[in-house]
Amino acid sequence: MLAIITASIVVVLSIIIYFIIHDGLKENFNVPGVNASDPKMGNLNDIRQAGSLHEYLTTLHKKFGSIVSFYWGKQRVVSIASPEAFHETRRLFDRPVSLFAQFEPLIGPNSIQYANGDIGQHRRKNHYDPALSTIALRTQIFPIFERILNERIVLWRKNEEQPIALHAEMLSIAIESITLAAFGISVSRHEGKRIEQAYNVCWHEMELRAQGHSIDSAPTTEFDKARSFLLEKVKQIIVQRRQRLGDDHKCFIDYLLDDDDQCMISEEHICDEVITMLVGGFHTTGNLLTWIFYYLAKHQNVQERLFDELIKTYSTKFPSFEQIDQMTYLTNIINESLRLSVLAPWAARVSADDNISICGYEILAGTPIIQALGVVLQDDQIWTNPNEFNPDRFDQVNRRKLPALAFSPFGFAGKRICPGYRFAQYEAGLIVASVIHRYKVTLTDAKSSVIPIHGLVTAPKDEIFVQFNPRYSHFVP
Ligand code: HEM
Repeated sequence: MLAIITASIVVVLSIIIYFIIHDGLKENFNVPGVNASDPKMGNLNDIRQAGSLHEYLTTLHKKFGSIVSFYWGKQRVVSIASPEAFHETRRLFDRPVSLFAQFEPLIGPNSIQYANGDIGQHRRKNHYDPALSTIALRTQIFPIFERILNERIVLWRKNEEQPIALHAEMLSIAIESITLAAFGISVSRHEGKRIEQAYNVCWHEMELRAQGHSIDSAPTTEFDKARSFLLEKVKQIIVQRRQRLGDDHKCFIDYLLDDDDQCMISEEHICDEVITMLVGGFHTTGNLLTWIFYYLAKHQNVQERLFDELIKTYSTKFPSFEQIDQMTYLTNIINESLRLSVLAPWAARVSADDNISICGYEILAGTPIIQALGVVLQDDQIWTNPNEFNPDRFDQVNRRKLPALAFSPFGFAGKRICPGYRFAQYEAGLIVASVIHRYKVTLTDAKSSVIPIHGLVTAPKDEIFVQFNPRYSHFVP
């Protein structure tokens, strides 16, 4: 009898020890950080209270250093925020799907956002990278930017000196640009506005869910309506493009349709990728342009220095693709706007199969690793007076002093940097140069200051009103 009792105790103890060890193993990285403040939500409520993940991470990293851990729901995650820590994740391609799950109802499960391993790499190589290569940009996409800008200039001329709703205007230029460049389809201003409104409804709801609001409830009716509208638009785009296939230069959607013809991808897959490209391509550049013009309007001295560079470089209607590259001050302004606005505050990676060492800690395979790009972009150990708008920090001499990866607004790891980075840079370069060449941009209320809302992309909280005042002394065709 005693033997049976002893054996039972040993079995029970072994089971308990087994679970302790295994649970212990899961938590077996002594990365400094915080415990979950709620068993189900983890620290999601704290993130919400901080205002955004970016602001939460800023506080955590200030307290704990370059590597911290916290709970995303029930899952323990780590966040890294130094060029050295970034370096240790530079080979990782895979993304932790769970951190982006809240965006799936809009972009769909087949979006590149969720594609890892060989499949993800294949899709980057065959669909995204060729459609957004330098050559595609120079020969096909840049002329599209010129065409859209031409139409806008006519409109601005008609309404000179009227206040312009900057954010709305830039988002609408960005929507027209991505639909024509990536899908070969023109949308009217009115249609562009409806796309933007539907996107806003969906995106707002998903950003809230990403911070733990109504996490288990089904999408709202408003969300469903807006998503159906976008899906309908996307289906129309696909039909229109199929009819015109071969007419034009090859654009992003044609790479997908080619694979479809060989039965390699489904219709749903194409829809998901088109929505991903539409959203990825416009809210980023629309907000970047908004921030650049806002900073230029606030810093008239920078605007005038840029104007000098522009008139020294070209006197034609638009600068050429090559002239955009030559204008270093213009490039510095774009870079500084990307930095100061923390346009895309974070990216994330996972090492699916192997543990990985970061800052001397062993991070278990499968642990989501947030790359706090925005925290590094505002780190006062790297950038002097990080809250100041100062394009000169990107001049040649200063740039050389920056640690590698300190400036990574488009991500950096595993050859999965944002595929649209050149698209964004040339679109911004051309539009900013062309506007400042013709107009002095001022805020209608010079004292106003703008509150940034940091989500997956950083947008201004309220509309910003500006005036485009013609530079009459200077004739531009
Ligand atoms: C100012 C503009 C932009 C910023 C700051 C930005 C930033 C980023 C970042 C940080 C990532 C994640 C990269 C990573 O995981 O390492 C990303 C991914 C992505 N971006 Fe952008 N982006 C911008 C513009 C664009 C544009 C113009 C497009 C399309 C034309 C685009 C399409 C995408 C796509 C499709 C992905 C996912 C790629 C993948 O999963 O492999 N982005 N972007």
